[in-house]
Amino acid sequence: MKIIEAKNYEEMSRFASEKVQACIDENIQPNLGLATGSTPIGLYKHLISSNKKGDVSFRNVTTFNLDEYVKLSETDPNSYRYFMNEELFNHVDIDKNNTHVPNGKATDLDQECLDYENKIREAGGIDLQILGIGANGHIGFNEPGTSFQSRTQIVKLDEQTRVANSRFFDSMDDVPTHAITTGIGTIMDSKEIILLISGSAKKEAYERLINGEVSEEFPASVLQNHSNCIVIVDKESIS
Ligand SMILES: O=P(O)(O)OC[C@H]1O[C@](O)(CO)[C@@H](O)[C@@H]1O
Repeated sequence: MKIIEAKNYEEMSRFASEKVQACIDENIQPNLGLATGSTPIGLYKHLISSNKKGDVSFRNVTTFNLDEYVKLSETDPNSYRYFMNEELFNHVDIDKNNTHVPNGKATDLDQECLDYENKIREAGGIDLQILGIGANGHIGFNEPGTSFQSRTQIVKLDEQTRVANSRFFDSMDDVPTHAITTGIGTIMDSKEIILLISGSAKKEAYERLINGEVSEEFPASVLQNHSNCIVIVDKESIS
């Protein structure tokens, strides 16, 4: 795991966007794994601006998002499909048919998980996966205790995760209890991974990531076993 210390959120986002653009340049049909949450918003702003300037094109890019809430439709402003449309896809030259987010409204959710996993495999796998981290070490929605071998599946969200994400909902009752997430095994199959860590709320998670043991009790620790993983962390997350 290589660590890059950025002086602030802006620099972290710029470094990440340079890596994404390099991946797009190096691959004829790049497959990007994308994340939601507050952390990658700055990265997406940089990519939009580079696209507008003509420095990068998404015409040949296919994307796969990590996760989606169960029961939220894509028109729900709290769904991750809606988030991705608003924060990136609506503003760049990507073909929306090439953007994939698990369908949290699928009637057969188990089948949706299998289909999503197959779609990634048939596309040739993820070239570059962007990740954020939960305060409890989750990646995607893989909560502590998830098997490192897991593939795309339905998961029950930790109370800590629901509370953290309740800031986007009208009330705690509205925060979904379950989500579809690509598995830790799925994430680890990515050729390259960039983990973004920002803000003082992530200090303990960063500390545990770099100094703690590799354990399913702290899902992000698995990244220590990946041969091509870069952590870009801003000053606020460093104790
Ligand atoms: O960037 P944030 O908003 O702190 O979220 C961290 C992580 O939590 C999730 O949003 C899921 O709760 C992940 O997708 C994300 O990586």
